[in-house]
Amino acid sequence: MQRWIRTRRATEGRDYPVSRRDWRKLDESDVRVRPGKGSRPRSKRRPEHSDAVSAMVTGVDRGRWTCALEATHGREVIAMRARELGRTPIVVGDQVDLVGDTSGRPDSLARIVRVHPRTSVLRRTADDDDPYERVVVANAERLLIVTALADPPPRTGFVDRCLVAAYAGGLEPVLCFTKSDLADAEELIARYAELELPIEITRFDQEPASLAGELAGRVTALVGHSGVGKSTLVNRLVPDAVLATGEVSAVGKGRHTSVAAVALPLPAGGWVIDTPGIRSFGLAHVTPDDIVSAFPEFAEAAEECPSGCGHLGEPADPDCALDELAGTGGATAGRLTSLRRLLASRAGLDEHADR
Ligand SMILES: Nc1nc2c(ncn2[C@@H]2O[C@H](COP(=O)(O)OP(=O)(O)OP(=O)(O)O)[C@@H](O)[C@H]2O)c(=O)[nH]1
Ligand SMILES: [Zn+2]
Repeated sequence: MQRWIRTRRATEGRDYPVSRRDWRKLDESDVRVRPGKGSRPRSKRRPEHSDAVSAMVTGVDRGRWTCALEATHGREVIAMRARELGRTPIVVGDQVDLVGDTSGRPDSLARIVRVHPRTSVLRRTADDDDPYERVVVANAERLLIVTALADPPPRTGFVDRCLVAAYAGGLEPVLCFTKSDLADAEELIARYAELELPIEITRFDQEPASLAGELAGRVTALVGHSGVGKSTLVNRLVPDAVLATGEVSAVGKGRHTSVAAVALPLPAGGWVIDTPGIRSFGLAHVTPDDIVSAFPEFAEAAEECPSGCGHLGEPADPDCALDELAGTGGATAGRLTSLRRLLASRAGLDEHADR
């Protein structure tokens, strides 16, 4: 497919990750179909589909993809995967091109004929020993990591693993501490201060206005352990969530909920992508350098490290170059401590590797 279709973004040769909003500005005229050259015979098996329309995948269920048409934010169309795509994985958040019956009428079925290159990927391995990784959500700009301040107590091990998955996949992490009516947030805020990321505090008896502002106009994936109040939050942010998702998501119905992610449109624009099935994050696919590259001040220094350095410092990596950089103390030293906590979390070395 890549040989035939070039998007404007691809031809600009921009660096990963690309802002999702740039992507949303594209319309059909941006998808250029390269004219066939005499030397390259056109294949009947690769139709160009110049009449295709753009959509975002909002749900997946047994070989059928629910897609929201770009042109009419909201109109949902059920689609199958065109034969020519073979077994190309298509997940929630993927930008796709559709042909066929895109009316969205009951019993209509469109065909997904193209999947655009992804700007971010939320990946997980079922377990740290499991070599098989899967993309759970594509193209989310942000990962909202939801954890309760009490009942259940914060699981910092889980939060750290989510942070690793975000940094490794090109998503900007945002922390959301719920149930602030039950406990103080100061200690937890302090633990993550050096990471310099947005932190939202919520409680169910107050409007999550600040959080809603943070999410508006963006595509945000949500992860959180059972009981942290994620469903409560989603229902607040997307008042008609149940209506919009029907039986596919059944937000927060516990263990039997489908593991698939589902994208819900926010009233102020943008999407939240709930991931009801994710209760853990295997990180077998993440390398130490994936994590370090999310910390610009350390990424360059890490190139001086011995090959295979895990950047953990003494005793595992005594020759790690990052120690020298942070040796002067101050903010850099604090950031290195945070970075190393994440590296340890990936390596399964943290005390509470609480998944
Ligand atoms: N005190 C307090 N309780 C809350 C708050 N938010 C949610 N809860 C309660 O916490 C429990 C779990 O909330 P849910 O929204 O179902 O949590 P969840 O994370 O979706 O959990 P699952 O449904 O298991 O996925 C419910 O009894 C809620 O009423 C809050 O801000 N404060
Ligand atoms: Zn190192």
